[in-house]
Amino acid sequence: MQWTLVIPLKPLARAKSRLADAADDGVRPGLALAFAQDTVAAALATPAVRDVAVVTDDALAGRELAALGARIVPDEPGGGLNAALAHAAASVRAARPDGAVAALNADLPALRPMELTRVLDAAAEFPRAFLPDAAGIGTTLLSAAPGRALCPEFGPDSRARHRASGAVEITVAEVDSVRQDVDTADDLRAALTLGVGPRTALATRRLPVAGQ
Ligand SMILES: Nc1nc2c(ncn2[C@@H]2O[C@H](COP(=O)(O)OP(=O)(O)OP(=O)(O)O)[C@@H](O)[C@H]2O)c(=O)[nH]1
Ligand SMILES: C=C(OP(=O)(O)O)C(=O)O
Repeated sequence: MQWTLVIPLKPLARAKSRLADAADDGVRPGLALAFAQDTVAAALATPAVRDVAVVTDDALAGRELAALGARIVPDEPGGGLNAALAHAAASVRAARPDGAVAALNADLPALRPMELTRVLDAAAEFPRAFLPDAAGIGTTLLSAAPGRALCPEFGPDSRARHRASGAVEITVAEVDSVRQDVDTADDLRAALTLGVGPRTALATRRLPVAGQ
């Protein structure tokens, strides 16, 4: 099965507020962009991924991610994360009604194509499926098979909410890089231990959290 991934990204100036103790206001927008660039690059390098649509209103991020090969969908609803994802999924389905779609977080800087392949192969078995984040509370990927609506319920306790919505939890092993989203300094340390992509490595090299 070939997938279209939908990746949401809020304006960089407001992104990653929970990283404030690891990176100051002047640094966080660049970090959020680097995470998104490494996420999009790894997604586009995954054979099961046909294309990537990033839903964002950030002009700089839009230019940089389009340069990597992503399609940019304006965040027209302006109604928060789930509205943005539903809008982008509808735009994808308008172009390809029979396509498989998955929402993927933009903050997976350690993402590895082989591991994303394993998750998408597992997701392909179900009408809707999701992968819990490394903390076990949230979600990093939510999939919808052809003909199924995405019905995203990201946000606080999204693992429980996606399960309650009828999506099947993906339990495949050795997919840490797909689960390791970066919200806090501890998350960033964990991602650096897994091994991050080149833009995040560069953007974090002078941060105390990187141990330098
Ligand atoms: N397009 C779009 N993306 C969003 C919106 N809200 C959040 N996102 C993205 O959804 C993912 C999870 O968002 P959050 O956890 O709310 O925000 P964050 O920037 O990752 O972190 P915090 O500021 O610490 O909450 C990130 O990739 C965000 O950039 C929105 O309103 N529109
Ligand atoms: C929005 C979510 O991600 P984050 O952990 O980045 O808040 C989520 O897990 O549903």
